[in-house]
Amino acid sequence: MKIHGKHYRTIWTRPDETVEVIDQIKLPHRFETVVLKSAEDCAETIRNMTVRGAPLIGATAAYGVAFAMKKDPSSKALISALDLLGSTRPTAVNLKWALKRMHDVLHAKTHGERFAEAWAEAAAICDEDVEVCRAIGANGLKIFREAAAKKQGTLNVLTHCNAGWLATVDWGTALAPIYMAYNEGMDIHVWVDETRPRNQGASLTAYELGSHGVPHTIIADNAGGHYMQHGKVDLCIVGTDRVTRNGDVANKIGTYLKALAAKDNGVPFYVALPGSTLDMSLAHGSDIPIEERSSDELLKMTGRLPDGGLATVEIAAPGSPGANPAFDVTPARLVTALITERGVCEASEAGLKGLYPDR
Ligand SMILES: CSC[C@@H](O)[C@@H](O)C(=O)COP(=O)(O)O
Repeated sequence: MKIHGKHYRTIWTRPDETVEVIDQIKLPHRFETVVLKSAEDCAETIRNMTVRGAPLIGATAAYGVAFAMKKDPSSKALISALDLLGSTRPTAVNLKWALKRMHDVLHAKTHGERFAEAWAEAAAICDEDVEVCRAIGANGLKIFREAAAKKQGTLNVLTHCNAGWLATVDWGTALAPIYMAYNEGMDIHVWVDETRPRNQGASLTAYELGSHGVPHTIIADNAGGHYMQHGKVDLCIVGTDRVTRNGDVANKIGTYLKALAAKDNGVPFYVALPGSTLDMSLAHGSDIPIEERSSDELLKMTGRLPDGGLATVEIAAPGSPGANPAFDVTPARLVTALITERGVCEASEAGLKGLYPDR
């Protein structure tokens, strides 16, 4: 997508065989990039959320494996890189998916072949992610068109967290249909949940939509139900970090509450995902490991000062402890449909098997 008129992916290679990523901790205040040169760089970048979003975490980890193979192409080094990168964030299954794919390609290769093969495979993961997200967008667009045809005026869409191009390599998952609808001239407006505690909605989704010109309004996380009750939300669409065999959906904390409010108000609730987010090995969402992050993310906030500088301030009662689960699970029964690169299906084992008989 474009920033200041220039097309960017979220991750790209440089001629000196390093990798550059957009620093998502600095957004929306500053557009800066970070150069990654090692598996350790990639692991830290994922852990501290310089890059985040399920598909982008997987893509970054793939380059981490490639860096490890450049330094030491032994099988021992391969296993230790997979362990290092695999331990960074537990919930998004795209990380495990990408690391397994790297392992499957590399384990039978000679030491001399490993770096080149790893670099090419990481690039393939990135290129495929772009096409997969484009296909998710096209499949979601059909749903948006149907919804728009049923009403007069603006189509109001609510989204939670950031499942846009910043969370993927390009396009995004939940935001891809929004971009496509906007690009074809649809009268569309997006309610952007701020997404406490890290504010991925207010910081990243709003930044993306604003850069592209898509009309949007940031709302407090607690406001979505109110707008649904007042007929101001035509559909919800979110991304996901892991979908289990029965169609349960892990996504950013607060997604579940939006799905409950949507059900109560008869608002369709869609989840957009690439096949790399599917975990058919788990029967239920309750089996998904939920990342617990530092309570500092909840008890402090970083923002822009009037002079443009950044400052972190404490916002809670001094001494009060905080708890910070980063994701929750939305049961399949609250999901209207899953939107994938292969089409749209019911959030159920039968629905998923219909689209992914190979999984
Ligand atoms: C296409 S991204 C889908 C999800 O990864 C996204 O909704 C999300 O929850 C991101 O969480 P984050 O903690 O910012 O990595």
